[in-house]
Amino acid sequence: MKHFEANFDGLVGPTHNYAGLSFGNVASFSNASAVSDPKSAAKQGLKKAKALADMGMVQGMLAPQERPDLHTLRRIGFSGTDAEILNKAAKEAPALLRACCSASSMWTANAATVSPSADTRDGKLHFTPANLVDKLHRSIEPTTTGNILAATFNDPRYFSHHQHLPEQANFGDEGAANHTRLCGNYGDKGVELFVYGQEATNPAAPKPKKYPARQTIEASQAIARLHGLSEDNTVYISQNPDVIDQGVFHNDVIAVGNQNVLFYHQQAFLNTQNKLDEIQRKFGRSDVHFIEVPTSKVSIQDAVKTYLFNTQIITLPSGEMTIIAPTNCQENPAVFAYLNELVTLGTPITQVNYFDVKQSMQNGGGPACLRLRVAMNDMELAAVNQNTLMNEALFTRLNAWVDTHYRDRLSVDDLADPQLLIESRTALDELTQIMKLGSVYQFQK
Ligand SMILES: N=C(N)NCCC[C@H](NC(=O)CCC(=O)O)C(=O)O
Repeated sequence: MKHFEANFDGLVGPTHNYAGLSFGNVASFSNASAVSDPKSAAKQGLKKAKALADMGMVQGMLAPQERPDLHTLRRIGFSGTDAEILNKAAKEAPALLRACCSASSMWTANAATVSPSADTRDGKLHFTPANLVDKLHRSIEPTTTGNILAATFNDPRYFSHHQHLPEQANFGDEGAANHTRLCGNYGDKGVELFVYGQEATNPAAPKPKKYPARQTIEASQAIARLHGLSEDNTVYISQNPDVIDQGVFHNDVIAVGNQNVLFYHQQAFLNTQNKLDEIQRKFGRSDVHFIEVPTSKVSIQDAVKTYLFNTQIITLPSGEMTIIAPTNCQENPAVFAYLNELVTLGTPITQVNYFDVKQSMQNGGGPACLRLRVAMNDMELAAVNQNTLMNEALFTRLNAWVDTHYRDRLSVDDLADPQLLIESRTALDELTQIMKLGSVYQFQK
């Protein structure tokens, strides 16, 4: 049986816009009210996904969410026809309308936490959608995320889907953005690393002062229980609160792992050496590579600006590892010099491939934010909804679909346009047919 890591990228939705919704995410705040280009955003994402498929990787796509979210607007008291609701919300509560229009589900690293069957007690692949309670616009994602994941991984013999955690700050959960897994071969039992920003029930524990810590240890522990992980294959690591206060709102902005490689910034964690020792002990192999990037080579500010750590480290069919980096890393001399040096250090990483995902980057989402990793075997892959898997035909079809339905210019003022709602629903209805997802959206029920 073959084992590998598949990446499921979020398809950028038709309402992709810059609304400045994420306090603590520097790019989101600094691009607030810029004009977006949803068509280019979707195409940039598709191009990256197709390139990985062309490299021989298993690559899937996850459908976007229904936005504007009329269901939430009704739930919070707006009434009338769809057009009346949009109009009233735009006048009376523009911030709420913006939250209900975000295409933020594109960052599927936040869709869920995934534990592969090699790690779980019952030998199934487990998914728990993230509740994303720290941000209003993201807290309305988990139910539909669960529907989309269930329609994509739709065979209960192999896949176990859990409900998202209770929607309360003690259980703040941001999914795979704060989770990584080290392993030998993908089918071996791995070590799952859960990185958290605060301990909700321990006020004495370190936490950031300026920006929110979006992930709690209580949430991480709950996920490990739900997924049936054992203590000897889980490690909980505290994020360094000082870097959260400098814009590192998720661990995947400062660290990324793949197989026997952990690539992280010197300032990423608290008690770093103890934690590395624990990982080494639980990993049980001597060939683990801890690649620590010192502040003297890359500052936190440069890491946040370029997303050096929001790169994907993938293992190619040849066994070599390559980094999938945003072009922003090429444009920063310190980071570019570091990446050029990295491939000469004798670690498993031997190449870097750059992709332009600037439409997403301007909202704080790099290549790694755009993907959900699912380590699996070929039997599990055969049980996945095959219409979600990237290939020449799906790439052509989705590009044509984007060309038909997406705008190339969207400002925050356009969000109340009833025509945008119609365009978005028409597009998503067609998408559920292309990807054979069934009725995953409220407007289809
Ligand atoms: N690092 C990972 N895994 N994901 C990145 C998520 C970016 C997202 N940005 C936003 O939601 C901005 C939306 C706006 O401002 O319009 C967020 O902060 O949750």
